[in-house]
Amino acid sequence: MVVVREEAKLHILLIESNKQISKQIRSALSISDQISFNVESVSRLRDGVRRLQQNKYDAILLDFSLTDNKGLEALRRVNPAWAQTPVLVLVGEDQEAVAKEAVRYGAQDYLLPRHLDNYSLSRALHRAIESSAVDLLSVEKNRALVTLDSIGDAVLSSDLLGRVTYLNGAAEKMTGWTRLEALGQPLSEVFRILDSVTREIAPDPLQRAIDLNRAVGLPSGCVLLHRDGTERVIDDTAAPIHDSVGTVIGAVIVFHDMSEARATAILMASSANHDPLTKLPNRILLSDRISQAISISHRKHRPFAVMFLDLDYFKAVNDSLGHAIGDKLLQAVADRLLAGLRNSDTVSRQGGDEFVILLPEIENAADAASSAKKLLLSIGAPYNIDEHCIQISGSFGISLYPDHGDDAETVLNNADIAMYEAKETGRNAIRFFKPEMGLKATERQSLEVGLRRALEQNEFCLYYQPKVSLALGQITGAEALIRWQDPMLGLLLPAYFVTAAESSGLIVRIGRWVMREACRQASLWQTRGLPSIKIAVNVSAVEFQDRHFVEGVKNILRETGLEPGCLQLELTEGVLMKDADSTASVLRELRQMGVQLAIDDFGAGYSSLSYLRQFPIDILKIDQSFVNQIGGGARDGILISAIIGIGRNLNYIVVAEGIETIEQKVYLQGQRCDEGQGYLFSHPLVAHEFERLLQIGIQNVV
Ligand SMILES: Nc1nc2c(ncn2[C@@H]2O[C@H](COP(=O)(O)O[C@H]3[C@@H](O)[C@H](n4cnc5c(=O)[nH]c(N)nc54)O[C@@H]3COP(=O)(O)O)[C@@H](O)[C@H]2O)c(=O)[nH]1
Repeated sequence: MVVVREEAKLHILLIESNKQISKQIRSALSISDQISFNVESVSRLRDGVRRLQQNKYDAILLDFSLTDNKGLEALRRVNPAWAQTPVLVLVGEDQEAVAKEAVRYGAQDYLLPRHLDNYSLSRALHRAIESSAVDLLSVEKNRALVTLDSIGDAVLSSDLLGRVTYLNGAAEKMTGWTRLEALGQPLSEVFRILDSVTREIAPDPLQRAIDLNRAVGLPSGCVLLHRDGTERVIDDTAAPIHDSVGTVIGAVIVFHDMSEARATAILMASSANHDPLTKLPNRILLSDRISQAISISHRKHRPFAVMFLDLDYFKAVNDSLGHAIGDKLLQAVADRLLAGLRNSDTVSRQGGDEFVILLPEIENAADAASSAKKLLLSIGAPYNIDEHCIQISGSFGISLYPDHGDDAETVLNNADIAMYEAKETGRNAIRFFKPEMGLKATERQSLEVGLRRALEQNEFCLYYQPKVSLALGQITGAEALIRWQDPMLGLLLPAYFVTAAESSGLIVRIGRWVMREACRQASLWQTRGLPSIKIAVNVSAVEFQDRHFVEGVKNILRETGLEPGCLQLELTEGVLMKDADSTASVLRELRQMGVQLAIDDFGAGYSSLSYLRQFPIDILKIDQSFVNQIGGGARDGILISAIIGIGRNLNYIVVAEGIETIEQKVYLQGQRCDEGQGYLFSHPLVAHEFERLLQIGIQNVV
């Protein structure tokens, strides 16, 4: 209940055009009983408006003849301050109906001429001011409640006895108590907070705010217990509530749910240290763990191992089956690695298909070797990913602290170098770091730099070695063989650089160059009217597995104008065996284009003719090691004869490689081998020499 202060002087604005009435009112209000009135009067509405803009009044007495109902409403809208100042309209005795209408349009009350005595006037003004103040308070309260219910923060208040006096919608949600249930309940029941670490009840912030008579915060890491038992991390501020004379009568607490923000903060901290795909520690966290392992190793005088693992031919999986499958494979490998190690070990992903494993609790090198062997076995078992059954191996490089480095970076680097060695010596292998490997790594790096430069500076060239029909002695084709004309080292053979080109991935660009150049040259020979021959190009596994390989072949044929039937691609058995399903489909695509396909170095690898039958092969090139055996003794040609026989039965064109002697050639002719290639006929030649050979043909030896 709002009470108009008795001793107060109330400021009244009188807007009255009738001087008589104005005088009557002023004199009626000048009689001061308990309340005194200070009346300012104006006779015109616009003067009244001006006064209202300048001063604040407790009430307005308004001659209704100066306005009308709508005018009254408009006046109140023009100045919002008026909306809070009660207006009493002054009307004639016969205007009561109009006056009631004015009340509907916002006047607080109306006065008839007979009400203009001291008693009636002051009573009417008193009532109007009081009820306007009550209205105002209720509007304010309503506004506050609506606001409190629509904000995201939870608000809860209690009295001095610690009983709940209010909670808003957000507080209802966070505590699980409805307002009706909570009002009057002990605060400790409704607002239950624990220290998240000690799990002890946290001090009541409202009581503290009351005791200290100031705003207080909650200790960090507090959790609010919901009625259903769930917990929320909260952050809050409590403040005392005072009455009109400043006495503390309770406290209010404002709190909000920090769980999401906390989870985000944890996630951000974790993602800075973890690989998003496998959730394994990343290189930052690994380096931290290696540093820790170094301290422990010092204290305990014990070594530790860092093992660098690179998956073999992972790129092929990615390229042939797509990145989504590749990602799943990496996740599955990560799971197997974790399953095969102790909790104290760290498995981290460095990126791509590289993992690093830290074994901090080993006694010696043999412990690390046996862990690596176990992991190789585990990751080598088949994976069923979507509809694919995938098999993969890995190459491990191991370095030991302190033998192979005295800081985190060196130990890690040396494990990487050892891993390279494992790759070079056949993959699916384990190698411990040796100091001489460091030298090799440096050489490899400079070789890679050289290869990049060679590509840019056009230092590669092609040599051509003829393939000859053993029956007719005619040149049927040429194998394009790459050479590197290094400005410092001279002419370099592929054995010097192809492996490095493969492991660095540069072979894809180099292979593309070889194919374009070989096709361009063959097409040129054709346009010059030279005998039509097939051009054979070697394709390495890395090139073949590139997802753009077929498209690249197509483009080159289109660019150079060479008939697809004039191009032969030589692939080793190893390339074909990698992923039989996708290999077969790529080969079919090439075959449909009209390109011929040859198995190179047959016999040097898996040598499974029945397996190879699933591929659309045209040519079988027998490895030179079989040809070498011809002429040594009675049984020496048996193997090659068998291969030729089977190849012929499967309708392959059989080519023998590395023919160096007449004897070998004669033997192969006797076995009805279709074609031969070797120094006996010609060494690989540069383009213009080969062109000459094409013109004159192979002499004497055939
Ligand atoms: N991915 C690519 N690989 C290529 C490319 N060019 C070559 N190569 C690969 O390098 C291997 C070695 O090639 P190279 O040193 O050129 O040796 C070839 C011949 O010179 C050699 N040869 C030929 N006849 C004889 C012989 O009578 N005796 C003998 N000792 N060697 C001989 O054999 C090599 C050709 O063999 P093949 O390819 O199996 O037909 C080479 O094997 C390729 O794999 C390239 O552009 N890309």
